[in-house]
Amino acid sequence: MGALAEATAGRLVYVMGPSGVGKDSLLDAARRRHPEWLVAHRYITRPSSASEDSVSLSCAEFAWRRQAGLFCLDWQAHGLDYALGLEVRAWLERGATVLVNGSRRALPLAEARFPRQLRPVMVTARPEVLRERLQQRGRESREQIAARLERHRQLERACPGVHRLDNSGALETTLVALEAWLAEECVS
Ligand SMILES: Nc1ncnc2c1ncn2[C@@H]1O[C@H](COP(=O)(O)OP(=O)(O)O)[C@@H](O)[C@H]1O
Ligand SMILES: O=P(O)(O)OC[C@H]1O[C@H](OP(=O)(O)OP(=O)(O)O)[C@H](O)[C@@H]1O
Repeated sequence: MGALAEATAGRLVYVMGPSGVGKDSLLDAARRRHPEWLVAHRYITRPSSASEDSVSLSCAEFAWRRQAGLFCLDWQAHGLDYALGLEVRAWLERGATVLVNGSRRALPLAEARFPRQLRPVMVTARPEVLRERLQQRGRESREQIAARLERHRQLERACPGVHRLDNSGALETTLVALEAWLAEECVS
């Protein structure tokens, strides 16, 4: 039996939060600290960028894979298509802890698809911090940044009751809080 197979059940740590809050940064830091945590890449219909670990697909490629049943979860946002691949189910079946950058709006679908494994968590930051980080990242145009901030205003009260991690401060502090939350869940 491999190390993963010894675990009793996999869990899907579904990391949500407004654009620019630091989800990809947190996942990247988590992966570097924890080789045993599997960060699922997303399939997205936008060019790859240095700030995230995703697989870039054309709209035709995405549509083909979707109808072929190669995704375990997919959603739309910001005029783009996003998906998680079937590999996530295989990893969970082996008992792995899988982390992903998820959508607040797609949370009900994720809960329906992964009723036993889903562990939703919301990353937050103060509004002025969000704006500054989006500008500093430089992936989106000024108009796209405004649209993302507006989407956040609409979704601000989404997902009540979900565990929250404040990333207004240092990323390391947020990572330690994530580690503590997941460790606590293992013993409770
Ligand atoms: N705790 C932090 N302190 C300072 N900068 C951060 C922190 N977390 C993320 N960032 C920066 O903010 C920007 C947006 O982070 P990113 O991880 O791309 O956010 P998201 O995936 O939530 O949209 C990036 O430039 C990143 O380096
Ligand atoms: O429903 P929402 O919670 O608003 O999420 C919408 C989308 O935004 C994020 O992706 P993306 O990488 O495009 O954006 P971000 O990293 O800037 O948040 C997230 O993974 C969702 O796909």
